[in-house]
Amino acid sequence: MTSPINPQDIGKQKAGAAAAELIKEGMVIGLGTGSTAKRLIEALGERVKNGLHIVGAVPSSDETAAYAAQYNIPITNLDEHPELDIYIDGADEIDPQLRLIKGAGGALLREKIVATAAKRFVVIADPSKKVEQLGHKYPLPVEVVPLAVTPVKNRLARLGAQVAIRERNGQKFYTDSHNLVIDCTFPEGITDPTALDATIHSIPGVIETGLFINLAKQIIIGKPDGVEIYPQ
Ligand SMILES: O=C[C@H](O)[C@H](O)[C@H](O)COP(=O)(O)O
Repeated sequence: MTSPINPQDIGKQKAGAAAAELIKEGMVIGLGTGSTAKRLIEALGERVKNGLHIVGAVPSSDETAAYAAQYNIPITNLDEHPELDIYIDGADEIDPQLRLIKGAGGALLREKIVATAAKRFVVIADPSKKVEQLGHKYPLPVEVVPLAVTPVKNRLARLGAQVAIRERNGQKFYTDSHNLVIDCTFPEGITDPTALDATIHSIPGVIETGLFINLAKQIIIGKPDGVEIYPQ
Protein backbone atom coordinates (compact mmCIF):
# COMPACT_ATOMS: atom_id res chain seq x y z
CA MET A 1 0.00 0.00 0.00
CA THR A 2 1.27 3.50 -0.81
CA SER A 3 1.98 5.90 2.08
CA PRO A 4 0.01 9.11 1.68
CA ILE A 5 2.14 12.21 2.07
CA ASN A 6 -0.26 15.13 1.78
CA PRO A 7 -3.83 15.88 2.91
CA GLN A 8 -5.21 15.28 -0.58
CA ASP A 9 -3.66 11.81 -0.76
CA ILE A 10 -4.80 11.01 2.77
CA GLY A 11 -8.32 12.07 1.73
CA LYS A 12 -8.24 9.77 -1.31
CA GLN A 13 -7.14 6.90 0.89
CA LYS A 14 -9.91 7.57 3.45
CA ALA A 15 -12.53 7.72 0.68
CA GLY A 16 -11.22 4.52 -0.91
CA ALA A 17 -11.19 2.69 2.41
CA ALA A 18 -14.73 3.84 3.28
CA ALA A 19 -16.02 2.74 -0.13
CA ALA A 20 -14.35 -0.67 0.18
CA GLU A 21 -16.56 -1.28 3.23
CA LEU A 22 -19.64 -1.01 0.97
CA ILE A 23 -18.56 -4.16 -0.86
CA LYS A 24 -20.21 -7.24 0.60
CA GLU A 25 -19.77 -10.98 0.33
CA GLY A 26 -20.93 -12.38 -3.04
CA MET A 27 -21.18 -9.05 -4.85
CA VAL A 28 -20.27 -8.36 -8.46
CA ILE A 29 -18.69 -4.94 -8.61
CA GLY A 30 -17.28 -2.37 -11.02
CA LEU A 31 -13.92 -0.75 -10.40
CA GLY A 32 -13.12 2.79 -11.53
CA THR A 33 -9.88 4.23 -12.83
CA GLY A 34 -7.42 6.76 -11.45
CA SER A 35 -5.48 7.53 -8.30
CA THR A 36 -8.51 7.47 -5.97
CA ALA A 37 -9.80 4.20 -7.47
CA LYS A 38 -6.36 2.74 -6.78
CA ARG A 39 -6.80 3.50 -3.08
CA LEU A 40 -10.13 1.62 -3.24
CA ILE A 41 -8.45 -1.35 -4.92
CA GLU A 42 -5.76 -1.44 -2.22
CA ALA A 43 -8.37 -1.41 0.57
CA LEU A 44 -10.48 -4.04 -1.20
CA GLY A 45 -7.38 -6.16 -1.76
CA GLU A 46 -6.77 -6.11 1.98
CA ARG A 47 -10.34 -7.29 2.60
CA VAL A 48 -10.01 -10.05 0.00
CA LYS A 49 -6.76 -11.15 1.64
CA ASN A 50 -8.64 -11.33 4.94
CA GLY A 51 -11.31 -13.62 3.50
CA LEU A 52 -13.91 -11.47 1.72
CA HIS A 53 -15.26 -13.37 -1.29
CA ILE A 54 -16.62 -11.37 -4.19
CA VAL A 55 -17.90 -12.99 -7.37
CA GLY A 56 -15.86 -10.66 -9.53
CA ALA A 57 -14.90 -7.12 -10.47
CA VAL A 58 -15.39 -5.49 -13.87
CA PRO A 59 -12.51 -3.05 -14.45
CA SER A 60 -13.10 0.25 -16.26
CA SER A 61 -9.64 0.26 -17.89
CA ASP A 62 -6.70 -1.95 -18.71
CA GLU A 63 -4.75 -0.11 -16.02
CA THR A 64 -7.35 -0.95 -13.37
CA ALA A 65 -7.50 -4.59 -14.50
CA ALA A 66 -3.74 -4.88 -14.03
CA TYR A 67 -3.79 -3.10 -10.65
CA ALA A 68 -6.69 -5.22 -9.33
CA ALA A 69 -4.90 -8.41 -10.41
CA GLN A 70 -1.90 -7.36 -8.29
CA TYR A 71 -4.25 -7.45 -5.27
CA ASN A 72 -5.76 -10.83 -6.21
CA ILE A 73 -9.17 -9.32 -6.92
CA PRO A 74 -11.04 -11.67 -9.28
CA ILE A 75 -11.71 -10.03 -12.65
CA THR A 76 -14.86 -10.56 -14.67
CA ASN A 77 -16.65 -8.78 -17.53
CA LEU A 78 -20.07 -7.53 -18.59
CA ASP A 79 -20.74 -10.63 -20.72
CA GLU A 80 -20.51 -12.83 -17.63
CA HIS A 81 -22.16 -10.25 -15.37
CA PRO A 82 -24.13 -7.57 -17.23
CA GLU A 83 -25.61 -6.25 -13.98
CA LEU A 84 -23.36 -5.09 -11.16
CA ASP A 85 -24.22 -4.53 -7.51
CA ILE A 86 -22.07 -1.44 -7.20
CA TYR A 87 -19.63 0.71 -9.18
CA ILE A 88 -17.09 2.84 -7.33
CA ASP A 89 -14.95 5.45 -9.08
CA GLY A 90 -13.28 8.83 -8.74
CA ALA A 91 -14.21 12.01 -10.58
CA ASP A 92 -12.57 15.20 -11.79
CA GLU A 93 -15.42 17.52 -10.82
CA ILE A 94 -18.60 16.96 -8.77
CA ASP A 95 -21.37 19.57 -8.74
CA PRO A 96 -24.12 19.97 -6.11
CA GLN A 97 -26.56 17.89 -8.24
CA LEU A 98 -24.03 14.99 -8.24
CA ARG A 99 -23.26 15.61 -11.90
CA LEU A 100 -19.67 14.82 -12.80
CA ILE A 101 -16.87 15.49 -15.23
CA LYS A 102 -14.73 12.38 -15.65
CA GLY A 103 -12.06 11.25 -18.05
CA ALA A 104 -8.87 13.10 -17.11
CA GLY A 105 -7.24 9.67 -17.29
CA GLY A 106 -8.94 8.85 -20.60
CA ALA A 107 -11.15 6.05 -19.26
CA LEU A 108 -14.48 7.87 -19.74
CA LEU A 109 -16.08 5.47 -22.23
CA ARG A 110 -15.54 2.27 -20.30
CA GLU A 111 -16.27 4.07 -17.05
CA LYS A 112 -19.65 5.18 -18.32
CA ILE A 113 -20.47 1.72 -19.64
CA VAL A 114 -19.57 0.06 -16.34
CA ALA A 115 -21.27 2.78 -14.25
CA THR A 116 -24.45 2.34 -16.27
CA ALA A 117 -24.43 -1.42 -15.65
CA ALA A 118 -24.44 -0.93 -11.88
CA LYS A 119 -27.41 -0.66 -9.54
CA ARG A 120 -25.48 1.90 -7.52
CA PHE A 121 -22.63 4.27 -8.47
CA VAL A 122 -20.63 5.71 -5.59
CA VAL A 123 -18.06 8.46 -6.25
CA ILE A 124 -14.91 8.71 -4.15
CA ALA A 125 -12.87 11.90 -4.07
CA ASP A 126 -10.90 14.43 -2.08
CA PRO A 127 -12.48 17.84 -1.36
CA SER A 128 -10.75 19.54 -4.33
CA LYS A 129 -13.20 17.78 -6.68
CA LYS A 130 -16.29 19.59 -5.37
CA VAL A 131 -17.33 22.52 -7.59
CA GLU A 132 -20.32 24.85 -7.79
CA GLN A 133 -20.42 24.64 -11.60
CA LEU A 134 -18.86 22.04 -13.91
CA GLY A 135 -16.15 22.99 -16.37
CA HIS A 136 -14.07 25.54 -14.51
CA LYS A 137 -11.23 23.31 -13.27
CA TYR A 138 -11.06 20.49 -15.80
CA PRO A 139 -11.75 20.44 -19.53
CA LEU A 140 -14.59 18.24 -20.71
CA PRO A 141 -13.14 15.20 -22.51
CA VAL A 142 -14.91 13.98 -25.63
CA GLU A 143 -13.93 10.56 -27.01
CA VAL A 144 -13.94 10.51 -30.80
CA VAL A 145 -13.41 8.00 -33.61
CA PRO A 146 -9.95 8.90 -35.03
CA LEU A 147 -11.31 9.33 -38.58
CA ALA A 148 -13.65 12.10 -37.39
CA VAL A 149 -11.32 14.00 -35.10
CA THR A 150 -10.85 17.14 -37.22
CA PRO A 151 -14.50 17.74 -38.18
CA VAL A 152 -15.60 16.98 -34.60
CA LYS A 153 -12.97 19.36 -33.25
CA ASN A 154 -14.25 22.11 -35.55
CA ARG A 155 -17.86 21.48 -34.50
CA LEU A 156 -16.91 21.59 -30.81
CA ALA A 157 -15.07 24.88 -31.37
CA ARG A 158 -18.23 26.30 -32.96
CA LEU A 159 -20.05 25.43 -29.70
CA GLY A 160 -17.71 27.86 -27.93
CA ALA A 161 -15.11 25.40 -26.65
CA GLN A 162 -11.38 25.85 -26.69
CA VAL A 163 -10.35 22.50 -28.10
CA ALA A 164 -7.21 20.40 -27.89
CA ILE A 165 -6.58 16.87 -29.09
CA ARG A 166 -5.14 15.12 -26.06
CA GLU A 167 -1.49 14.12 -26.15
CA ARG A 168 0.67 12.11 -23.80
CA ASN A 169 4.46 12.32 -23.95
CA GLY A 170 4.24 14.37 -27.14
CA GLN A 171 2.17 11.72 -28.95
CA LYS A 172 -1.54 11.53 -29.68
CA PHE A 173 -3.27 9.83 -26.74
CA TYR A 174 -5.34 6.77 -27.65
CA THR A 175 -7.93 5.34 -25.26
CA ASP A 176 -8.18 1.65 -24.37
CA SER A 177 -10.80 1.48 -27.15
CA HIS A 178 -8.34 3.02 -29.67
CA ASN A 179 -10.11 6.35 -29.96
CA LEU A 180 -8.84 9.92 -29.57
CA VAL A 181 -9.86 12.45 -26.92
CA ILE A 182 -10.66 16.11 -27.55
CA ASP A 183 -10.42 18.20 -24.37
CA CYS A 184 -12.94 21.06 -24.41
CA THR A 185 -12.57 24.10 -22.20
CA PHE A 186 -15.65 26.29 -21.89
CA PRO A 187 -14.44 29.68 -20.67
CA GLU A 188 -17.76 30.43 -18.92
CA GLY A 189 -18.06 26.93 -17.43
CA ILE A 190 -20.84 24.51 -18.42
CA THR A 191 -24.18 26.18 -17.78
CA ASP A 192 -26.47 23.36 -18.95
CA PRO A 193 -24.66 19.99 -18.77
CA THR A 194 -27.67 17.97 -19.99
CA ALA A 195 -28.19 20.10 -23.11
CA LEU A 196 -24.46 20.23 -23.86
CA ASP A 197 -24.16 16.45 -23.51
CA ALA A 198 -27.06 15.91 -25.95
CA THR A 199 -25.62 18.40 -28.45
CA ILE A 200 -22.17 16.83 -28.39
CA HIS A 201 -23.62 13.32 -28.71
CA SER A 202 -25.44 14.41 -31.87
CA ILE A 203 -22.13 15.04 -33.70
CA PRO A 204 -21.21 12.04 -35.91
CA GLY A 205 -17.94 10.51 -34.75
CA VAL A 206 -18.45 11.31 -31.08
CA ILE A 207 -18.36 8.15 -29.00
CA GLU A 208 -18.83 9.51 -25.50
CA THR A 209 -18.43 12.58 -23.32
CA GLY A 210 -17.03 12.91 -19.83
CA LEU A 211 -20.32 14.31 -18.52
CA PHE A 212 -21.87 11.83 -16.08
CA ILE A 213 -25.42 13.00 -15.43
CA ASN A 214 -28.03 11.16 -13.34
CA LEU A 215 -25.59 8.34 -12.70
CA ALA A 216 -23.88 8.97 -9.34
CA LYS A 217 -26.05 8.03 -6.34
CA GLN A 218 -23.69 8.90 -3.52
CA ILE A 219 -20.46 10.85 -2.93
CA ILE A 220 -17.76 9.98 -0.41
CA ILE A 221 -15.37 12.86 0.21
CA GLY A 222 -12.27 11.82 2.12
CA LYS A 223 -10.41 14.24 4.38
CA PRO A 224 -7.58 13.67 6.83
CA ASP A 225 -10.06 13.67 9.75
CA GLY A 226 -12.68 11.38 8.19
CA VAL A 227 -15.23 11.12 5.41
CA GLU A 228 -18.23 13.17 4.35
CA ILE A 229 -20.95 11.05 2.72
CA TYR A 230 -23.92 12.54 0.89
CA PRO A 231 -26.75 11.91 0.50
CA GLN A 232 -26.77 9.64 3.58
O1 LIG B 1 -10.33 8.74 -16.84
C1 LIG B 1 -10.16 8.86 -15.64
C2 LIG B 1 -11.21 8.86 -14.64
O2 LIG B 1 -12.41 9.49 -15.01
C3 LIG B 1 -10.81 9.15 -13.20
O3 LIG B 1 -11.75 8.48 -12.42
C4 LIG B 1 -10.81 10.62 -12.84
O4 LIG B 1 -9.93 11.33 -13.71
C5 LIG B 1 -10.38 10.85 -11.38
O5 LIG B 1 -9.07 10.44 -11.21
P1 LIG B 1 -8.27 10.69 -9.87
O6 LIG B 1 -8.92 9.88 -8.80
O7 LIG B 1 -6.86 10.25 -10.17
O8 LIG B 1 -8.31 12.17 -9.58
